[in-house]
Amino acid sequence: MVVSFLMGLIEATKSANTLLKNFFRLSPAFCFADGLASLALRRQGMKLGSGSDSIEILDWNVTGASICYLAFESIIYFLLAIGIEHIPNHSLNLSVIKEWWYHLFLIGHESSQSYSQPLLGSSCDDSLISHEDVDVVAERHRIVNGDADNNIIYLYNLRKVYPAVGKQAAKVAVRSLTFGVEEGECFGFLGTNGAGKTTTLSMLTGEEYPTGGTAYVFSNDIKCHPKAVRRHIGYCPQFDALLEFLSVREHLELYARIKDVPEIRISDVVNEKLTEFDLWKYAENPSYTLSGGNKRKLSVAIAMIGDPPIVILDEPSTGMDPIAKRFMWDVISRLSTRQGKTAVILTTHSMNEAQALCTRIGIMGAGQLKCIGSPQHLKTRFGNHLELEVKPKETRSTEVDSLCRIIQETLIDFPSHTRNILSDLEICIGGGGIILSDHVSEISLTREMIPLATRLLGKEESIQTLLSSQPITYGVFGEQLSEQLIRDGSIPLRIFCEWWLAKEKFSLIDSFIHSSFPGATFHGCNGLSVKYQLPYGEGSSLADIFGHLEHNREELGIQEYSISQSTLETIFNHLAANQ
Ligand SMILES: Nc1ncnc2c1ncn2[C@@H]1O[C@H](COP(=O)(O)OP(=O)(O)OP(=O)(O)O)[C@@H](O)[C@H]1O
Repeated sequence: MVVSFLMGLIEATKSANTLLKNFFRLSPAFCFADGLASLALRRQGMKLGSGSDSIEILDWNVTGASICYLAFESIIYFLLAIGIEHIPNHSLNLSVIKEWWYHLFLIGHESSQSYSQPLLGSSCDDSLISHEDVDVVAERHRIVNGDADNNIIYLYNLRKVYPAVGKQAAKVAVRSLTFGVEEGECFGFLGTNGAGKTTTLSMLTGEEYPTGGTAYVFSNDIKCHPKAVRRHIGYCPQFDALLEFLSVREHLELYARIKDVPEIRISDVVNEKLTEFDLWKYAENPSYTLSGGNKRKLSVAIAMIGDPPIVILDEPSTGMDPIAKRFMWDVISRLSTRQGKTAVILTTHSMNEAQALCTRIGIMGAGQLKCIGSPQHLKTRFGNHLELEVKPKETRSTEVDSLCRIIQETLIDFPSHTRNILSDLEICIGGGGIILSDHVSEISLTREMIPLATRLLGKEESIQTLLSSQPITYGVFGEQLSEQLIRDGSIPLRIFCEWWLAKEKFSLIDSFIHSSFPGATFHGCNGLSVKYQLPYGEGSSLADIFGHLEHNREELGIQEYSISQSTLETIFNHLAANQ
């Protein structure tokens, strides 16, 4: 405006300004300011009309042009605003415009293809399907065959490709996703980081536009009727989308109005949510003052306000302490069981949370469903091993005493025993040439004496790990012993004997497990018990395993043992590792 004003005052630029004004006037703000400026100039007698000294206010060169442009623009811009509001912004990208062009002008007849034939309209990648798990294929068939009519959400070959940006190649975030969720179901949508969960949820809520396939929410296509879809969905995004200066109450009131809760009920609904989420204490606090956990609570409360029939929760319990987490679990489980009407889609990285809340789980990997089914079904299908934990009986002190005595006596009587070892021993027991059995607890074995002692016990090779300070197979106790040997240069004889006897028990159990259950793998030892994974499937039954262990229990010196099925976590890790 300033530039145009100055150009209008300078004789040499006047004509250029007149031309440029036609473009400047596309801005309503310019028209308004130019009209006012022209009026002011006219008052000062500085404005000349076309051929007349006393020009009219509405003359084209005073306010006429500005008024005409403003009138015209008010209509155009109004229509444009309505158009933008109704054409989703994704529709304006280059590829979509190209697609329209192609359909309208090149194969016009294909543009008549409508979404009333939803499951025929989108293609899917056959090579992907051939690698899919049988449950995932069964779910795909259920949707395609129309057996999912009672499902309030179903996805069909949903696909999202993020376009290449600069040097970054295009990213296929979601590939051919097909599944349905029914009323009253809490569907756990699990997957590793970057598996495509958030992208899928963003497409369901209309934040992202699918590249291929589609999804239906109460029979509304997310591509054609995103607004109708949104009316059915309450969404708690992964990152809290809160307005920092609005209080908790104001947030709830705002979203209650957005979700068309009747004005008369807003106060009750807000109070209900404050109670349900235990947020009364913070009701009047601006959201930026809330802790991370309370922000999550507020985000979930916002998603649930207005009782939407579908609630999508993207990692709702992130950043919550264990008590708040339990509280949130109660709220979510109440929600999905509420008259069996609400469908919940929950993404989480907590297997406990999925196990506690979800009636069905789908695990994603690299944009695809790797498996789908109830938690128990997944455990039965993919839990192809059992976790066995065995705790040997504690070593009795009489056993330790007698071993100490054997070592002590043998070391003294051993013919090749060198003088310097004997003197080591004397130093350890504090002088005196005779080692008395009463002093057993005071004897220490030096590094040189240990191989000698173990040779006498008949298993010299098993001591190598202790001496070579390598990680010890028989657990924490062995590691501590090894450390002590490095630090002090000797180990008390009694401690050595306790370790030796425990090691013997563990190695007896170890060889029994490996010979009885081929394919068993060692999964760690905590010094008191040892864990194994046993293959479990056809040809083996729990009864056989229990029977075999029970039969040999006394002989092996097993105090107690437990057998458990694989957890969801081990299944998840297994599927993630095989991506
Ligand atoms: N706007 C984007 N542009 C390009 N790539 C993206 C975009 N958003 C996500 N991606 C990529 O798409 C893939 C899927 O991302 P998404 O956020 O859906 O994963 P996620 O399963 O939700 O992961 P997380 O558990 O970490 O939240 C990732 O590889 C990610 O890098």
